[in-house]
Amino acid sequence: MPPAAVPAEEPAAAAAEEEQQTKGLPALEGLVVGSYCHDVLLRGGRVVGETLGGAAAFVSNVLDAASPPEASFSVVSKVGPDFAYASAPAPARHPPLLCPAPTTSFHARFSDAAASAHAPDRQLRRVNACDPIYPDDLPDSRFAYGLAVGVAGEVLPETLERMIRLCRAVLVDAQALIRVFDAEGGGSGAAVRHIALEGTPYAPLLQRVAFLKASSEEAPYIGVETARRCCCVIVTEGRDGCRLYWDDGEARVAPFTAVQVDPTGAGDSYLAGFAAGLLWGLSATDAALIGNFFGAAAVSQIGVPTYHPKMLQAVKQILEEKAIQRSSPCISGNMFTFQRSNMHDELHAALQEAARLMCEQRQNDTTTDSCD
Ligand SMILES: Nc1ncnc2c1ncn2[C@@H]1O[C@H](COP(=O)(O)OP(=O)(O)OP(=O)(O)O)[C@@H](O)[C@H]1O
Ligand SMILES: O[C@H]1[C@H](O)[C@@H](O)[C@H](O)[C@@H](O)[C@H]1O
Repeated sequence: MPPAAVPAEEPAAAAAEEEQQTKGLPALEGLVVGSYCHDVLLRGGRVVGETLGGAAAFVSNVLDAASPPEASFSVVSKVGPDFAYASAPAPARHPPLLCPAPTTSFHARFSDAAASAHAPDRQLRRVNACDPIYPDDLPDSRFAYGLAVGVAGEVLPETLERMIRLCRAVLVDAQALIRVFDAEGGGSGAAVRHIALEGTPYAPLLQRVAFLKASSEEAPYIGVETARRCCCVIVTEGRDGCRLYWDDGEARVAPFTAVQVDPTGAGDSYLAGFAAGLLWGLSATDAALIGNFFGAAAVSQIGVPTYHPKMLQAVKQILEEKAIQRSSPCISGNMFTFQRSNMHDELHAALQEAARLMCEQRQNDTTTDSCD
């Protein structure tokens, strides 16, 4: 596996200098790029939920909860004047940039048919699209890591390219790269489709990316066998957990039990949990357990989840203990360790206990509505 970011071709002098300055950064500062959105959840033609959405909302929620104390991050997100979550009672905690265009918004239609673990669980339509995020919208700083987490094509290829220059390691959600939107149909929004990553302007950037995450539905569009030669590929498999593929190895990582009420944001929360695991110094396969844990937490609630303080305290304590035993610095170094460590099963068992607290919280919860 190459170092986290190896340029495909010689960048221009200024770009090379930008990239050079990310080497040897002591701080664990992160950059999250992707817009917030409005999510409307529908079942049988009835609105069953209206929530803050967008991968950046789910990601920042997990990073706020689970990053090590010395790690901080900035969010670059765009919304319009209609943004419904700018203030209390449940504001987006990291303020977005305001644009004249309306806030990106999705309608998610859940079917009544029982879904298999890998079948599409909902039909998505993009009803509004805010402005893209341009390279100049990114701060003029250097970051230890970056998360490219667009939902509506807002992370432009040139924006991803600049992220790669500013950040020592970049983690990308495939949904930011392969979504296309069919023509708006009669006011009901544009259907969301996927296209093959190969042939898009994002494809040449893959070899400068550290991790590419795709759901099992998206995986065929990224071409796992080709992509794993460029970067570590993670395929999430819903209630079955996830698999990691790197150039000369792969691993399956077990899930956690959850009572699913809304699958929205599971992949986003997974990726942020995974990044948090790397920040704590875990190997990629061990960090995937933290991803699975926060993916399971996301499906247990409608919208951006709130975490029970006892559960969070338990997770942090586990991570602090395991961090002492960690074998290599991951995001703070140049190389990643992929293989599971000898504490992997122990880590899973300890997190399973924390997941049990989460289920108990859920059972005490009086909410009865479900999108699942
Ligand atoms: N029902 C479930 N039970 C336990 N864990 C789950 C469940 N669904 C999802 N997860 C966890 O969340 C991770 C991501 O889920 P999934 O593969 O469904 O992503 P996704 O399709 O990108 O999600 P979304 O698009 O809804 O955000 C899984 O790898 C798993 O760890
Ligand atoms: O809030 C959700 C969430 O971020 C999902 O990951 C994304 O697939 C949806 O488009 C978005 O509406």
